[in-house]
Amino acid sequence: MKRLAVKTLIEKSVQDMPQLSSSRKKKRVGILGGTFNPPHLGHLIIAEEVADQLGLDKVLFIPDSTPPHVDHKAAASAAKRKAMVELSIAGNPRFELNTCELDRGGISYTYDTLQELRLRHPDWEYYFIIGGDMVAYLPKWHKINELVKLVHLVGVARSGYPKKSNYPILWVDVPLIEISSTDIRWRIQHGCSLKYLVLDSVIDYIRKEGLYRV
Ligand SMILES: Nc1ncnc2c1ncn2[C@@H]1O[C@H](COP(=O)(O)OP(=O)(O)OP(=O)(O)O)[C@@H](O)[C@H]1O
Ligand SMILES: O=C(O)c1ccc[n+]([C@@H]2O[C@H](COP(=O)([O-])O)[C@@H](O)[C@H]2O)c1
Repeated sequence: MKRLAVKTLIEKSVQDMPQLSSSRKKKRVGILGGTFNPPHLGHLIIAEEVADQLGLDKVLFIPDSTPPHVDHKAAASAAKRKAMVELSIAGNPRFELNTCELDRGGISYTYDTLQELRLRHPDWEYYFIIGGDMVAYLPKWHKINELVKLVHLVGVARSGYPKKSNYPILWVDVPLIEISSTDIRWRIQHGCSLKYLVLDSVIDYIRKEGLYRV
């Protein structure tokens, strides 16, 4: 979708959700929540592209504590995932680490995170970025019907997943990026290169800490 079409869509989506203010003075804040196990260039590219196309003031990277509906056993520790996110976003003034889910602990429901953020920053307008693989699970999300009143859901296509949902999703056109944390972990276990898939600083960190070797 071209930039102008996205702009029109977003203004319409704001009008359709009166509970979200349409004031242009509000800060537009993107959120990329994830396990980041590990963070890869796919995360950075989609966050930058969405920020650019939607004119976001910043994007919060929010590593989860315990992700809902996912087997977390193979995950690096919270401290290490946080450290890798910090390395990944370093140098991008629009990107910010937010540790509210790690600080809260327990299962990281997005609804709870949005309630917390809105309490702290009632004047921000929130855009929650999700990859196409997550969209099919939205009906199972905690308090999803209330959540969609608090945020704009921004969808980014992921290969093999349809761009379809009964929920209001603003699809942003980003080049399909076939990088996943699952593939990165597989590569580490099979001695394959991570170059151009993960930032060099994160590759160094993974090596230094001996992460994801079985
Ligand atoms: N290459 C990608 N293209 C589009 N969206 C992505 C991509 N990689 C991750 N995302 C999205 O970023 C968010 C956080 O992703 P997450 O940290 O779970 O990474 P992942 O690569 O999906 O991990 P895993 O392979 O372990 O499931 C999710 O909404 C996910 O759909
Ligand atoms: O709130 C929920 O019920 C919910 C269910 C599944 C995923 N999420 C959030 O969606 C984001 C991406 O999830 P994941 O599993 O791909 O890392 C992350 O921030 C999760 O907390 C949230």
